[in-house]
Amino acid sequence: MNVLKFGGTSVGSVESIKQVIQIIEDASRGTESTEGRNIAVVFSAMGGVTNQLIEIGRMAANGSLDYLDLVRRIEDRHFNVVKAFIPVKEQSKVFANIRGVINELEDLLRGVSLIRELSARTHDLITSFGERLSTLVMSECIRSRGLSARFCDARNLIKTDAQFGQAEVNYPLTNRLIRDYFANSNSIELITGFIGSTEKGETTTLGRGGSDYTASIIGAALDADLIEIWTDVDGMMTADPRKVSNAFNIPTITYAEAMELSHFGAKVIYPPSLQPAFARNIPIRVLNTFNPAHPGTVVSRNADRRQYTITGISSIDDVALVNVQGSGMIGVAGVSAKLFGVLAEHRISVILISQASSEHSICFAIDPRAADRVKTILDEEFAADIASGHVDNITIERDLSIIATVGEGMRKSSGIAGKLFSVLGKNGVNIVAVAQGSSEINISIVIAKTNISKALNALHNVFFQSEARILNVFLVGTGLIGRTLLSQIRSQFEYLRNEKMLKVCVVGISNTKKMLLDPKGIDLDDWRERQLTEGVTTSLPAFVEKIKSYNLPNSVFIDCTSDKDIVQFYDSLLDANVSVVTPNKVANSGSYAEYRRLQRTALNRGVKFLYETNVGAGLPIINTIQGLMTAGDRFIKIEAILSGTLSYIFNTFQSGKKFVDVVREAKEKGYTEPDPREDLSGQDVGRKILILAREAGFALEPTDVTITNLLPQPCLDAPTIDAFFEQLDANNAYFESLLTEAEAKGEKLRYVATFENGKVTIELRSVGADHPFYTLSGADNIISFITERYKDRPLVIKGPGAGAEVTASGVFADMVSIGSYLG
Ligand SMILES: NC(=O)C1=CN([C@@H]2O[C@H](COP(=O)(O)OP(=O)(O)OC[C@H]3O[C@@H](n4cnc5c(N)ncnc54)[C@H](OP(=O)(O)O)[C@@H]3O)[C@@H](O)[C@H]2O)C=CC1
Ligand SMILES: N[C@@H](CC=O)C(=O)O
Ligand code: NA
Repeated sequence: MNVLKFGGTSVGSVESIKQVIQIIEDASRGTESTEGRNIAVVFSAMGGVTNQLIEIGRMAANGSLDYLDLVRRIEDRHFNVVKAFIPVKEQSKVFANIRGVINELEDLLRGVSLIRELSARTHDLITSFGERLSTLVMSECIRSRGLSARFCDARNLIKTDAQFGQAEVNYPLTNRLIRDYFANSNSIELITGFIGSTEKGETTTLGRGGSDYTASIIGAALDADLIEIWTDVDGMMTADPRKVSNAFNIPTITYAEAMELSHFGAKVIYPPSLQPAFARNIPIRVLNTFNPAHPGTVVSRNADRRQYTITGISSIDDVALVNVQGSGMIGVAGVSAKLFGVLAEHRISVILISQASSEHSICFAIDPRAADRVKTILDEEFAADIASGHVDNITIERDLSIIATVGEGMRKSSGIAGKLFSVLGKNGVNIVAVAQGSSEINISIVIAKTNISKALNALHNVFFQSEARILNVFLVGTGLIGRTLLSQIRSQFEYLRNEKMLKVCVVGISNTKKMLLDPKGIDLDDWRERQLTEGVTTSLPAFVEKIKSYNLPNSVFIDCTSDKDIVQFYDSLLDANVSVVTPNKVANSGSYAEYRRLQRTALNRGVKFLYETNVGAGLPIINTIQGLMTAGDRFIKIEAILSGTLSYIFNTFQSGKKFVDVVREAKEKGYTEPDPREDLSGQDVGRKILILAREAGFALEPTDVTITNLLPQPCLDAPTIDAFFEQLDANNAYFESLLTEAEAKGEKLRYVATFENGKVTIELRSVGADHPFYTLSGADNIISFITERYKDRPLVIKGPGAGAEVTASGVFADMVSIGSYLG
């Protein structure tokens, strides 16, 4: 015997009822793969009808006749189902049956409106009409399909006490009645959910999850093989799919897990009402009426072996936390008895409790709607303790949420709490309270409500690791480096997702003109068109505000500009747990205090501030210094060629070539700064060597850097970049003289930065063939470190130090390393 139960949405419309009838037919006749079997089917009221009946009762009790209209609407809905499924010539008989039930309801309501009183007993009787009508209509529809089916009013089977609204079942009597009724059943049994009756015959209802409860009571009494709960989702999910788009179906789950998950918000089934079935070890399958081929979720005593340590994550969006604390509570027995005793007396349900072992405070979560009442109750109960100073004032914190990670796999398995706290910490989610039952299958945390979506997504991402970790990227600057980075992300997307389990989701893109933001992610095939058509006028403060208000997990801000103003946002972004990656040197080459501040904020927040491409583009220079420093090495001297542009110029500039043309080539090849004067004036190199010295542990200020400028004054003074190029042309003789002088000595021009004895110098030198810097080619950089450990022979890094591809790939590597760190 199988018991099937269909919820309100399943019997809510003509379309859905078509599905339900098909499912019932298949179940009773058997499909190709299964044999037909006896079935009992329990129905809820048509979706929305129970609420309408409650409203109708209230209206009648208030003396308003508006209820008549609502009654008509309920009647019409049931009539419409009849019209859709039952042949015309049979309809009038069924209409009459429905009318009969509706008449009974109307008589009852007339009585209520006369006496203007709605008792709990009458309320139950009124709401019982929902299931009685839906089941009546469903029976007629099923019979008209030629199936043998019997309507059963559950009030004849389920016997309860007289606690109206939430009646207690008299199991011995109920079980006997059910078994007797089914003993001579030879057709499909169609049963009203939710309702029962007292021994005196008064109608009662079974409370929350009522129709599930009916199915469970019947299944347990008959020792059913399976109970199928047909609803409108594909079984239970690892998280609420409205909040976590990557949530997926849980194929099997234990009763205990289902209980914990549903307590914390997963509303698919209400396990307490399935207790009778659990007790008899009857499996329950949760299925989707609208997608019947999906296997759904089986709830049973033992779940299948799992790939993941946790089974699901659920949440309660809105809770209030009550805190009772005081020195007088330490070591005093009975405080909690008094506290929870008085709460129980007032029927206040406590969702979560946490008490530190110091016994100095107890906090517990409740429904925020009860918060004011709880405060009054406790102030009164503890008045004497508060007056004597044993208990401090009782405080209530609002706007909080609870997240619960649930799973049998968590039991006796270490590292789960560590992972949970670590991922929330890195994402800046503050944990207000924690509770873990000793069953170890649920860790619950209380957090600010504003962080609920971020926390759920971050946790889901880290605990269900077969899916790629998501990195949410916000990019400013779509010039040479920015757009090259986007195309690298696009071409590496699949590789990162499949091989590195990292899903890079570009959420924001901005240049000086337009900014485009889409929390669902921007497709990198047509980002440029979308930016133009859908983007809005750029405002950096607004862009940064969006990043913060989206509050997405694993957020990274990438600055691919050379803008000076943008860096003012870094600190507040890091402080909001957004990592920052940048090739822009401005932030790290300003005041030393600012440089340190960014480092500290990142460290305090557990996020990353990465800028490998500040020096030598993609060459591993900053990482190398940081590695040496971490390992305790000490820097003595740094000597380097740090400008790809100048390197290229001096490697390419020869007699017969004009200097201005070589500079133009460098710009076209993507080596120069947006304004090439930054390179030729030595400013760019100045910034780089300053950053290297700082990384090497020296607290240098920009004023400690002495730069020998290469450019004649008119070049520097030129009002535009074009005018600057004209001036370069006009000063060709000066540059040729530099070249001729070096060539005459058989030497090459090199722009060398040196850091030694706390001082930085940058100058144009001509070096001979014996010098290690002589043999550079292209836009190569070379950096030579002399340290305590690399004293006799320096550590040298050499290679292309400018260009779009190498720079963007350095930014890319920083970005990916954040993905690995956050995961
Ligand atoms: N080229 C190289 O080899 C290397 C470059 N770098 C650094 O990379 C950075 C980018 O260089 P590159 O791509 O060549 O520069 P580009 O001039 O090509 O691009 C700069 C981009 O930044 C945008 N931008 C500038 N200011 C703002 C602002 N306030 N708000 C929004 N967007 C802004 C520009 O917008 P718009 O398009 O509207 O003008 C443009 O898209 C620089 O800091 C440079 O020092 C570092 C290492 C090597
Ligand atoms: N303009 C720079 C690019 C890298 O920072 C250079 O030429 O080195
Ligand atoms: Na680098």
